[in-house]
Amino acid sequence: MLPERRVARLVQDAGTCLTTDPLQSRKLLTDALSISPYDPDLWYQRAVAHIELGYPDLAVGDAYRALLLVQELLEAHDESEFGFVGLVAWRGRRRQPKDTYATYEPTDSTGEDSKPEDGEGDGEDEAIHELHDDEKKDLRDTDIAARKVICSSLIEIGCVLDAWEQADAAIRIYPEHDEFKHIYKTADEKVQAARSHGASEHQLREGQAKRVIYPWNTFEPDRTSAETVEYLNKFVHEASSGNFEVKVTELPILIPDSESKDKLVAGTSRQLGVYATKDLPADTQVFSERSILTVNNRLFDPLCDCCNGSLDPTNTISCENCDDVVFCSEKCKAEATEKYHPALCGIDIDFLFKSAHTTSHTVANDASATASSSTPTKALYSLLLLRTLAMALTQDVNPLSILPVKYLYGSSPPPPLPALPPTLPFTFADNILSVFHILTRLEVDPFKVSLHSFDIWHTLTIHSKILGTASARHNAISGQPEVAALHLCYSLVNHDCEPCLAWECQSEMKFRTLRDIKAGEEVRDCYTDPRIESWKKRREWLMGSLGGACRCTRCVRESEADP
Ligand SMILES: C[S@@+](CC[C@H](N)C(=O)[O-])C[C@H]1O[C@@H](n2cnc3c(N)ncnc32)[C@H](O)[C@@H]1O
Repeated sequence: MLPERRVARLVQDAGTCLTTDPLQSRKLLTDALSISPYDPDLWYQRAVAHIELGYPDLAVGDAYRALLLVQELLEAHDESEFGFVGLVAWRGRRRQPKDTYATYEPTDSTGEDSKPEDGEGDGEDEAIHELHDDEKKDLRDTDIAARKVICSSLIEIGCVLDAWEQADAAIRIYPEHDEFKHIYKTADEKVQAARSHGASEHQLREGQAKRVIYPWNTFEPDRTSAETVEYLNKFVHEASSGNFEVKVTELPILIPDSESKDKLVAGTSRQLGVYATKDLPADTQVFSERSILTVNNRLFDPLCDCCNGSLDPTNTISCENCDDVVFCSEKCKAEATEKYHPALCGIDIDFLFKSAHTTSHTVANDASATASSSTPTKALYSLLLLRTLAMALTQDVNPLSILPVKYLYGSSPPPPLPALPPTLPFTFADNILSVFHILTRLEVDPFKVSLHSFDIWHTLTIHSKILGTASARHNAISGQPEVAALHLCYSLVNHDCEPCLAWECQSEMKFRTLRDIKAGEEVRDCYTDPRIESWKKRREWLMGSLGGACRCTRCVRESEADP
């Protein structure tokens, strides 16, 4: 079947099952996009399927791509990057007669279908004429529809200030469209209401997406299977010199607001935890793990780009092709060259460092007491995402299948109703705009290539894993986070506000025992600073990494004594 006919048919079938089976509709549209990634209507249609599925965050990502492509197609005659191919594919699909493509399904072997019919399938040889007025109108309609999806989805997620700005911009372009005025009014009311309750600029931009393992995510391992546990134990055994083992454990289900007792869910979720295999005396180093999934914000002393270890200024090793990075040893340089640096070599990523500096100031200021928290600030997350994508590109694998990302905890199955599902902090700037910016810098086609490896659902999945498992080290003088890292074995250790382990991360993540530990006991560290006395403050800080309000023995005890 001709590609444009196949696409037209997939789109029609996707429309037919949109409300009855939105998952299938999404699949059909993804198949259509695999064939025709520069057709803005397909991205818009998939945004609608994502709304039906209850993923407004993914809808924003698709609708945003529809917007970008509309511009590309409108400028196709100016040799835009994707516009020429997009326009040919868009015209080809629209030319398919609806009454035939929906019912006619020739087999590829007859060859009949591969002959272009009059006026179709001319592909890239087709001359690109000026767009006809009706074509311009249709593209404008897609633009309008995509903008509506972006504005209303941002409101639904809770990014009300971004929704307000997007609606404001749309009114300027389409003053005759009353719907944008309506959306603007809704967003404005929400912004004003939140401001009157003292919401900060940041809070007005941060919403909550669903924190889920997407139904189509085939990369996620069965974390609690005997096979996975056995596989992980090889790494844990090595990192802990046989002191620890991974086991399946039951953890209480945590929900965002556990202050009102009637909302507490009695259930537990099956997860992994780390246990002592032998008696371990107090004040002993019992674990050491190296990772190359590390980042530093280049703000303070220069650190090794690969392991984040400190550098001997008289003996640093740099990359021959770019002077942006330095390594502490030939070993680190070789590992960087093999695993991630080629994708980043010579690429200007200063915009991420700038953002890391600005944002880390804000976060550090309102939480100076957490200088020894193990939770990185959001600013370092984009850098971890960048390193993950660079590893995937250099190694030519899907980012969700690289180590340690594949085995990092990101989300649990949703708790039974009426409890709310876990959520993921979401901002338009970090989770959509910055991702497209990163992809562009990495020279990844944000339509064709990103569809199967770097789509918004991939990056949100990575984001949830980073949020759940990343560690951070803070500068001793300023208290600001300067490095962050993802470690496979470290990530398997659960949290307690009265931990039996203390972590320390230089070029390696190390654990020291804080007291005697008995063989068979679960070992836990503290994901925030255990010196924070207020249980409310600790809970607030732990919300992102735990995915809900902490219910460890100390938090429950202190919250009952001083509610
Ligand atoms: C760094 S991972 C820890 C390992 C994880 N249990 C696993 O299966 O890989 C963090 C996640 O573990 C769970 N978790 C850790 N400590 C917990 C605790 N004290 N209570 C409930 N859940 C906890 C939360 O779901 C959190 O998001």
